[in-house]
Amino acid sequence: MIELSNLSVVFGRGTPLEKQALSGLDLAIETGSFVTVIGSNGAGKSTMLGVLAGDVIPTSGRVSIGGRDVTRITTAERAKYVARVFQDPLTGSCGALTIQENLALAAARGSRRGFGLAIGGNRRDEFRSRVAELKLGLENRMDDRMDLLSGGQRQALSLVMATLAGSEVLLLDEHTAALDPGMAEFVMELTQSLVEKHKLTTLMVTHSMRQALDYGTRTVMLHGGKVILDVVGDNRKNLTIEDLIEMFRKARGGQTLDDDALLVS
Ligand SMILES: Nc1ncnc2c1ncn2[C@@H]1O[C@H](COP(=O)(O)OP(=O)(O)OP(=O)(O)O)[C@@H](O)[C@H]1O
Repeated sequence: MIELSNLSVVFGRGTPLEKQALSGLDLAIETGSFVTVIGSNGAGKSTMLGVLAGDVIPTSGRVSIGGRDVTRITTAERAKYVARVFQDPLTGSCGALTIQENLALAAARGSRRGFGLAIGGNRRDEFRSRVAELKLGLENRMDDRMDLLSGGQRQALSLVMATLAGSEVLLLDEHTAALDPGMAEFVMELTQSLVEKHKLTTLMVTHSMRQALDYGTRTVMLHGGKVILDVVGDNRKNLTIEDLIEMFRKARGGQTLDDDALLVS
């Protein structure tokens, strides 16, 4: 279980640029569930993922993962529980290192075992076979630098990397938004299969309402740094994008969604 309790985040406190990004956000997520997260620009989605990953320390509130209070533990320590894939394919991997080296770094994440141990020995074969499962032919390019690859190839590898250190939680921050539609679909199918195979508790931020309803088991909508909609089970099964827009409107007391805030496709 992941529990975010009464979380508040204020950036630039006491300055003219002070911004309250989260405002007493509460969210409890069952272990193994796949939650899609939507909301307009500035709703607090990335900040919420940042708090879970340890990149953002909340101003107040509590974060627990599997019963452990992780509110104050560092990103590095938290890395053994939480993996994150970003929108920009360049963010999650190092372009100057080879595929093999990137995988070794990912496998050593959050562990006291060194990079050297991960890069040598029998993990090489394991990495190669994990990359071969992508069916992109990258297993024959293990010594190629990462920056020679396309955005989609890098994002597919980032997902494999996210599963190498045994993290229980996967955070996806618009991880298909920068890809062409074909590659985005490939990466989403890969996401689905890795989440199932590794039984990951997953939060996926997306601007696509279609994606939010097609994947996962629960959809939450954020607005003003809080959860304003939470749909799961039978209520979600037959939900259309139009229903979601109407639910947003009602939750906001009649306020409509900006046309460009969320993609209806
Ligand atoms: N490091 C920061 N310093 C100051 N303000 C920030 C910082 N990070 C986020 N914010 C502000 O906090 C608010 C919430 O931002 P956040 O990125 O969490 O929203 P979001 O829902 O992910 O938006 P988007 O869909 O546009 O990515 C925004 O007003 C943003 O400008």
